[in-house]
Amino acid sequence: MAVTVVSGGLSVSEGVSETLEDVPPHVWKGLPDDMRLRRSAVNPNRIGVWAAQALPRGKRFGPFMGDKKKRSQVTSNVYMWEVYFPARGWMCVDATDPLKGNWLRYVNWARSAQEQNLFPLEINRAIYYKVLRPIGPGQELLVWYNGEDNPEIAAALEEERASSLSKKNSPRAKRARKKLLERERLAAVGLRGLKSTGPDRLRDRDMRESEEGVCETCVSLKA
Ligand SMILES: C[S@+](CC[C@H](N)C(=O)[O-])C[C@H]1O[C@@H](n2cnc3c(N)ncnc32)[C@H](O)[C@@H]1O
Repeated sequence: MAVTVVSGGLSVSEGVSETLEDVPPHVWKGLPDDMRLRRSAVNPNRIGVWAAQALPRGKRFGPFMGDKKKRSQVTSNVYMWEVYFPARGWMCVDATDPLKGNWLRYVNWARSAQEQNLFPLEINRAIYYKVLRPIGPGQELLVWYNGEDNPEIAAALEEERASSLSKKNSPRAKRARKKLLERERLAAVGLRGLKSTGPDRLRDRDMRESEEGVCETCVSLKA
């Protein structure tokens, strides 16, 4: 693989063959046990991700890691996802530099809806890949989006929404919400003589995180 230095990082030149030797150690380390990296069948210049075991429909992987950049800073869209942040607008998670990405960077684009077996979804402004139809051992993982007009994807997104909603209404989420509200109420009326200590603050943060995690599942990608 030929590499060009881009703002201190490595960038794969398009059209140049990537080899297994180019895969950084952290990617090998993070690769799940049931996955293999080897030459892609859909793009001979690329490495692809292959299932070593059956992967059931609905299994989710991620998040897709990369450099967070503005669109204007991205030089190639092959390894980037755009995500909308209400306060900042569209931002990109760019894994062009292999050192910045994780193993999901090596999942290639399906050439047709028929060979697509993963679809991307956005949860709390991070991109995950979810298994659209069961993947057998020895099959290459291939992602594609074609929006909610595909009935299979529409059904999978609906399932994701329903599961997020049921997590939001789970006893655990309700307890966390109740505790957080109580804490905030006490703080507001000045009944807490002491300032939050480190662990206290961490607990508050944990509650907020679990709130965000269960409350806000967004599955919108640009059509
Ligand atoms: C990371 S994905 C492709 C993955 C695969 N590794 C590949 O190289 O073929 C990049 C593609 O998704 C498109 N894309 C990025 N953000 C998107 C979004 N929010 N909605 C829909 N498509 C998006 C990009 O334009 C680009 O074509």
